Amino acid sequence: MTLSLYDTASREVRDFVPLRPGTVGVYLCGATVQGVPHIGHVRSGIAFDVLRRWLTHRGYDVLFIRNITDIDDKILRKADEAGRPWWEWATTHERAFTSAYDALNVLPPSAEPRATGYVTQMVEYMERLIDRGHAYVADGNVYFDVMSQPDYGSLSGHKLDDVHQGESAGTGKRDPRDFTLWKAAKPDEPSWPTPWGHGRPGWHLECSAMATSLLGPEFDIHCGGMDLVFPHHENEIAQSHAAGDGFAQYWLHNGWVTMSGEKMSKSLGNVVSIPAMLTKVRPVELRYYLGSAHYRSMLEYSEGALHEAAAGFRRIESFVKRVAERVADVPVGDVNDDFAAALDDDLGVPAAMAAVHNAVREGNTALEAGDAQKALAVAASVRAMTSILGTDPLDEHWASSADSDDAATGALDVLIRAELDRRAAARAAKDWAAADEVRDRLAAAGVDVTDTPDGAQWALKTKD
Ligand SMILES: Nc1ncnc2c1ncn2[C@@H]1O[C@H](COP(=O)(O)OP(=O)(O)OP(=O)(O)O)[C@@H](O)[C@H]1O
Ligand SMILES: [Zn+2]
Repeated sequence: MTLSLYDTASREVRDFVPLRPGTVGVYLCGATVQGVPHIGHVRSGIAFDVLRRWLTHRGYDVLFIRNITDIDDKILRKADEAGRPWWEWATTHERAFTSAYDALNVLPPSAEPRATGYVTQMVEYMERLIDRGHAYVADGNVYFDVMSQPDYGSLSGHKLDDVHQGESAGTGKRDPRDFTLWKAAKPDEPSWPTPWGHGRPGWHLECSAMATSLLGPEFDIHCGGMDLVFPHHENEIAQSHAAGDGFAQYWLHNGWVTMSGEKMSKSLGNVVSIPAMLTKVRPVELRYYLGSAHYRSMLEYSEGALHEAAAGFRRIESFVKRVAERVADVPVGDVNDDFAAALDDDLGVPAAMAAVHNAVREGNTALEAGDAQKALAVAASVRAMTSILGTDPLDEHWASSADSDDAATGALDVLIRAELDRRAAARAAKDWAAADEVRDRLAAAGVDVTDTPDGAQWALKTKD
């Protein structure tokens, strides 16, 4: 079977045919490093880590680029509020993203370009756009002339009359639908020299410049969260096509992690950070949970679903470990046909996971019936399948998640739950003062309490 992928641009599932046989170039829009990562950010990383692992399994040499946006309004504002240099703010949060990806076994990209490292390429890009009549300069800003690009709107389906870029008006913009390629310098803001004066990059231009610098003017797959379809990816396409580049051949978009149906996002404030999650479950269990839905579906966060997923993972883990203890070391074997068919069908992870669980059931039956060789073969296959999903229970990556941390977290959970029970009893008795006292004391000790439909939940406060 061949791999087929849902391409947002053509709105259909298409057989995947790489531009150059045997190699695949993938570009994923990475983080704007303005704060600590939340589970939504990492879901995007995980979804396309599975794509990468599957392509590699299928024999392709995959070049996987995930960028870092290290200059942006939010980074400047937050660094300023904290009284810290913007570059320190960006670097600190870049490290937080790197450790979150590492903790969850997201493979490091082939390259991780930072926007500030590609200013020369951005200037060249703008020169090409200006020369070809698609961009103009006004007061040191450079804008893209949307009406000059006949296929504008093709990715998102936006009609030209409905285009709102969601950016400030900008001095000298000829048409409100035009978008900013480059922002003129403001006093006290970082800036870089260009032929049109000092300034700093616009977000959309960065990604076109980084993607084409590393993967060439035409490459295979461009990925990102579905929030990026418009305007970010629409504008990347406009710039790139206007510059004469073929750009991405397939556009893949992941659904969100949501809370009460809304996108988990820093600006809405409904975020769960990775360290907070790792006080509840092990990293491999969190990875299993975040990778469990189809990449295009929404994943509504709930603590109940998280624990259910963790229990699902433990069923796989306990089978593989029992075989390792009772029979022999379990090698990494090969995936079974159901699993392969599921992933070939637009990365159908839920069906692929069902194939894993069917295999586990079959393996457990074999083990109980004393058929050690069959159990061993099934366990080897389970290792192969889970390693594509990044959750092989015997992957040495997980060996480092120290047991002592688990024990400490477990002990803390018992103590905090006792406090939360006291608070629940006080609330039931309408003794609000006593209930608030518990909450305040936990807050002072660095513990956040959130009331959810599953009851009160706790997490250690994270710095932001
Ligand atoms: N809740 C979410 N669920 C799934 N993917 C997400 C979520 N939030 C962000 N992403 C994806 O993570 C990647 C990096 O996102 P980016 O740094 O631009 O964050 P963002 O969308 O501005 O969110 P926030 O405001 O919370 O930081 C993008 O591909 C984005 O689409
Ligand atoms: Zn991007």
